[in-house]
Amino acid sequence: MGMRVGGFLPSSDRRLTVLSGPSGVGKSTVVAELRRAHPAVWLSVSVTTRRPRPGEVHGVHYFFVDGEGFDRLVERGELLEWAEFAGNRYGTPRQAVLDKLAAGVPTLLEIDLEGARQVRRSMPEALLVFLAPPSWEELEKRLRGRGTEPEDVIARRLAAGRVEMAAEHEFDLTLVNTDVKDVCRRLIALMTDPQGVTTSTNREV
Ligand SMILES: Nc1nc2c(ncn2[C@@H]2O[C@H](COP(=O)(O)OP(=O)(O)O)[C@@H](O)[C@H]2O)c(=O)[nH]1
Ligand SMILES: Nc1ncnc2c1ncn2[C@@H]1O[C@H](COP(=O)(O)OP(=O)(O)O)[C@@H](O)[C@H]1O
Repeated sequence: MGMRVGGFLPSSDRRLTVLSGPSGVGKSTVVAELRRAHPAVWLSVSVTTRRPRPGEVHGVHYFFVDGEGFDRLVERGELLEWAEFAGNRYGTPRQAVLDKLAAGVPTLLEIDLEGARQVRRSMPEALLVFLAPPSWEELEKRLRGRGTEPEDVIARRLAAGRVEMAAEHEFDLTLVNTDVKDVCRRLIALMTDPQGVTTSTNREV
């Protein structure tokens, strides 16, 4: 993969954007802020076998299914990509994404590293954005501070986080999540203004 410098892709091809990063970095927070402040961007709703957290709504944050339901989607080829993460499976419903892209709607997938790699292979024109924490210590603090997982699950997510952090160079660019609104502004600029990519380096602070 490696870094790609923009400027040689038609703008419509950039409308699919992938946001990945270690657990606890703030992906869900960024997505919630986009949903609130930038309704013109369509956020893909993933399917997962994970149990809902308090406040998570079926069809809004995820489609919550059991293992058999997930198997069926895989067998029917209805997922654009899917991966196992910390003991649960997650996938992107294919048709909804293709419909939005066909309609020219800027589309964002918030998915894990394995999923990002699959999208890179199947849709090489997608823009892959890595969300990084200001520091490793801050990442641990955010993950523990969220208080939604027991310590063994946190440990699994931190282990996965180390792997994700080591893959940052596979992404087209990095946004450091110091300020959520600032990250959203930059993301929107990238998704709606193709020139934004040509002027971005693969590390933005
Ligand atoms: N491959 C893939 N990963 C996903 C999908 N949806 C969510 N994820 C990722 O699964 C991981 C765990 O998500 P989640 O359980 O919601 O925890 P959180 O990201 O720590 O809040 C995160 O890295 C998500 O980006 C999907 O459709 N496909
Ligand atoms: N820029 C930020 N500064 C401080 N705390 C943040 C920031 N972004 C997110 N958080 C907090 O960090 C924790 C993890 O964020 P979350 O969005 O759940 O991460 P992810 O979806 O990447 O696992 C939450 O408690 C959230 O409120």
